[in-house]
Amino acid sequence: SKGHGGPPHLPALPIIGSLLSLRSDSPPHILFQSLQEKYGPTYSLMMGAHKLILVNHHVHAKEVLLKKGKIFAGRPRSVTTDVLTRDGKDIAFGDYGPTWRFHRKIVHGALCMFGEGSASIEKIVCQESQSLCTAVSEAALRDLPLDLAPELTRAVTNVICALCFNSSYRRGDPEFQSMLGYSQGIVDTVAKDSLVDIFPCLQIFPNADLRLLKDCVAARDSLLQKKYDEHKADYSDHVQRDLLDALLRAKRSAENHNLTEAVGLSDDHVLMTVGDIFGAGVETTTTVLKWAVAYLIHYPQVQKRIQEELDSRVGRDRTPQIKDRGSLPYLEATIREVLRIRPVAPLLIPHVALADTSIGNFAVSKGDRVIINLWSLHHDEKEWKNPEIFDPGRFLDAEGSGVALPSPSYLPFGAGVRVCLGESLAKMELFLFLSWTLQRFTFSVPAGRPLPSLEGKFGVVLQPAKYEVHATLRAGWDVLRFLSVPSAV
Ligand code: HEM
Repeated sequence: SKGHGGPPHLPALPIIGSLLSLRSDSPPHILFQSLQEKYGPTYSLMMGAHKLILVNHHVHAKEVLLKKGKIFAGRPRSVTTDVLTRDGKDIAFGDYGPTWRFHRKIVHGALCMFGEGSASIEKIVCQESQSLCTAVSEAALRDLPLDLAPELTRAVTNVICALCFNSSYRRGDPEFQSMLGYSQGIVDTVAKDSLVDIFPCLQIFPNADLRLLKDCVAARDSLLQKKYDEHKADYSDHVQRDLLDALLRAKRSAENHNLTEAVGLSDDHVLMTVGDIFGAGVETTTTVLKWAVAYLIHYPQVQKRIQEELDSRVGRDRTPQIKDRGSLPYLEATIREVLRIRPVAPLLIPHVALADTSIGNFAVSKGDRVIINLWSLHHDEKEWKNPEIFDPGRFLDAEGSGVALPSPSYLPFGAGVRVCLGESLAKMELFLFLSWTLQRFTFSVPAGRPLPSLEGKFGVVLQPAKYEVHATLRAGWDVLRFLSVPSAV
């Protein structure tokens, strides 16, 4: 049925909304994809008191994100996100407005600042790649199965730490271990389909999840506060070491002009912006790397072709650099294919209509929430031949010598005003971490173990199940050579 010119909608009951129609064993992105058969690519449902519009086709997705990006630039508020972001004082869940714009600009500036000079992001990522390779080589030389996840998390976390605090962690550092603990707690609890978010009144009966979330957020905040206090103590107007310095500089300048509240530069805002970069930058990139290795183990011929490309274009006398990207199209195509087949944010972050508007011919009311089902876009059979088959070749041009975009139904980082702020950093990390490790190692499944599951567990991000790898040093990469090849950056 269509109500008041809006999209077709699922049945809904007072208070519980459409919950009865959403009972399913499938994760939300797959359930929402399958509901298209009955309701069409754009339809709506009720989640408690909130109307949700589900968009499963790229034409309507681009209308929401690009053509009407500013109208759909709102974010929903919930009990969980309010706990996480001190009532939306961050970027990802902050209201669309001057404060959000200002903080995006400062983060963007800090990312650009690292583009050049001795502390360039590329240099930081290469240092972490070297450290990752050392950890993998230890397991390879002892012929032991390895859980890559903690090593990948440390590498990615250290890049974000360098960007935010100008610091990094060694393996086993207690502060890093506690960071891992609370991050996992936040990911687990935010991910749970917490009833608190559907029925906010339940917060007066705090449930165990909400308590755990609050404990983890308190641990995160005390670490952020410590770093913030250290930065305040040795801050200088003349040196900008990292994102915290950039935020402090903006804050001091706003204070001098009595503008702190006007531009949203309270201590809470500064801390939540930094917290956001950790929240959005670590789990996402690490998860893509885990998916990439899982697929390379399933498809050894793809891994071999990447290694042949690396051998012929980079060789073994130097390490890969960002400028090699253009000459390694098959690796680039593989990264694109991983981001297509297992999008880490299959439902993006929900958007909210800030005014009465429309999607296609359907009326949309101010306050309606819009979910872009990226999973549907990336698995649309009209756009992608055999979408469940992992085939990096689909992203190569006709000659096979360059990368191409074969369909407009591809938005792994979103698009428009709310597009991912870390897209270029993430792409650089994916390229360098994968090229460094694949130059030296071949990954396979340890003897007697099953292949990694490719199913994925839906949560804050779509994660692969835990798996171990068997890493082998490639021919010609004996230990001496391994240690002696200098980083080219
Ligand atoms: C491969 C890794 C990554 C993927 C696939 C990814 C993807 C996304 C997606 C799909 C969104 C939501 C867009 C929307 O709601 O329309 C997003 C938002 C965001 N991402 Fe990423 N991201 C990645 C890495 C990063 C990194 C490294 C950072 C930080 C440096 C970052 C910072 C953010 C922020 C701050 C937002 C919120 C933007 C806003 O609401 O204005 N992301 N990302």
